[in-house]
Amino acid sequence: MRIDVISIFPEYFAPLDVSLIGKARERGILDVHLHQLRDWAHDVHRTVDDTPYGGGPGMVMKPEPWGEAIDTVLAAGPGAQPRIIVPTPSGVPFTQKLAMEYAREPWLLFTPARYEGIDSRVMAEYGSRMRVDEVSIGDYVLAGGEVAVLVMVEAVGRLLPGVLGNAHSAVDDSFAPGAMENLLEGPVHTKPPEWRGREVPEILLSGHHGKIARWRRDEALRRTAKNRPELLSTLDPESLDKHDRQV
Ligand SMILES: N#Cc1c(-c2ccc3ccn(Cc4ccc(CN5CCOCC5)cc4)c3c2)n[nH]c1N
Repeated sequence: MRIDVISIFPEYFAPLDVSLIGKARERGILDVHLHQLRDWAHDVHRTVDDTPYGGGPGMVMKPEPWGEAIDTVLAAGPGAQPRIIVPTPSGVPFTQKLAMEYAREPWLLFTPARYEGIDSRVMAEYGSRMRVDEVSIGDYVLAGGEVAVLVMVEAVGRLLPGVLGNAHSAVDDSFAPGAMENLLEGPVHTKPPEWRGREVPEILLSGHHGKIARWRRDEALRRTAKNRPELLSTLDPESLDKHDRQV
């Protein structure tokens, strides 16, 4: 997968050199290209913003630098068309389902903005000939889109074949389709068996895989009921057995 990111703060993406994503880049699973938007702002101050038409707070990002930058990236890309992803507080929710959809794309182009966002004519221009998604990572307000891109690249990157070790499969994630779909993970434990007088639940040391799986599902149901009760209504009633209903 190729990923291009256009931003006035490309240094924000240094975290993409480390850990999971960094290793995926070293192994050629991910090919990340960062671009400084100001390289396409040709005035002496390399201006990328201006006052909003119609008034209102803040500044709006000018269309010309974005248009030139996106055209350059498209021309230098691997051919075909990328999926353009625009982080914005006004976007559709970024979900595990959307991450899985993006993980199947050969080329993603992220356009994290600053100020009040990008002149809306830019995405109208590209939306006429390729997929442009306005996406939000949550119901809170950030100062720009860079952090959202880091979130999405990590959520998508970990789903790519070969990125997660064999020991862990994204199939077991919360919100991934399957038996534990839309249930939160329960508690996890490791050695030592006792720590500050707190013992690991006996069942986990029993070696009885069926009972362990039952215990884990019970704990997942309890945690979901406590922290995200609204998710319980999304569970397929068929997937809940008599025991589940007693938890
Ligand atoms: N993904 C994601 C995000 C973002 C996000 C993503 C991209 C950009 C680019 C600029 N910003 C700052 C910004 C803040 C608020 C507003 C709305 N304005 C309306 C008029 O009154 C003032 C406020 C606009 C722009 C961004 C924020 N925030 N939260 C998410 N989940």
